[in-house]
Amino acid sequence: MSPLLKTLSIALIQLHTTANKSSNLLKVKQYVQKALTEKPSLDLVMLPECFNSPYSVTEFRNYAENVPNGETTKFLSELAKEHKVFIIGGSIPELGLDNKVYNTSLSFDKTGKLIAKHRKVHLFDIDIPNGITFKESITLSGGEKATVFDLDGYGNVGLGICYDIRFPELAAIAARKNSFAMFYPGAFNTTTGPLHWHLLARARAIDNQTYVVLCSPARDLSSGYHAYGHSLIVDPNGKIIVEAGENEEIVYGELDPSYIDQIRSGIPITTQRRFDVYDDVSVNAKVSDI
Ligand SMILES: O=C(O)CCC(=O)C(=O)O
Repeated sequence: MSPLLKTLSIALIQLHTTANKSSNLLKVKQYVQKALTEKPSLDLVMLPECFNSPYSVTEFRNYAENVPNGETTKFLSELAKEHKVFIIGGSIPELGLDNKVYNTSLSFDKTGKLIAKHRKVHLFDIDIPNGITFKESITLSGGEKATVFDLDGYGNVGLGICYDIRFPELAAIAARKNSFAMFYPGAFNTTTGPLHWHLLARARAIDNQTYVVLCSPARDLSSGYHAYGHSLIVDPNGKIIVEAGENEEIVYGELDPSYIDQIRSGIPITTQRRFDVYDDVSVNAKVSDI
């Protein structure tokens, strides 16, 4: 039986972020209202990576907040409660009790309860000649756990942030723990986006025969970091079912349980795994309990 218990209607909110946190939060509120006006039956909205701050190693600490007592946690919780909708809250810079800064994603149920907290595990440290150099580890610390959680009434989902998608283990752990989808808030760029964004999303979907959902900021060529855009949903057969362009946009999609069953019965890799030959990565995984 499909790990997704009933159809989940979702919206991905691809928006510009600015240096002004209050106006970023106001924009999120307006877009969530717009999504629910356009589609009142919506179950879940998803936001992009770093939706309340610039995506910049020199700025993360300046914008970092405590979780769960910071402004943005409270804001998202109230928004979820007001609209009775799940929120996969992109990511924000979090100031930990250890005084380290993390790139952290918070998810809320329809009552506004915080149901998951994922700290980006794999930091985005790359150096492509004539392409892009970025080193999150200058100011960020990496999380220590995979994240799998229950969307009450629908089943389990997994979550990673952006560069985490390059490491198939997190999605495999989530799938072994009976998840029907993997959510990745992500801000790829104009160098690696065209090369790998779609391929990675489709690969993780095919590996696990689950839905894969990516939500990016809109592209802003006047900012210091040029996000790729192209928020998308991939189905369990690896097909992109909906995709945004580069500008501000909401895209909608339905995650259908019967389609997971259909794909898994046609190509039954989900039951053909040979854990007698290789280990099940989920067995000893450290999984977040918030
Ligand atoms: O993996 C990539 O190419 C981009 C990753 C990224 O932008 C991020 O982790 O924020």
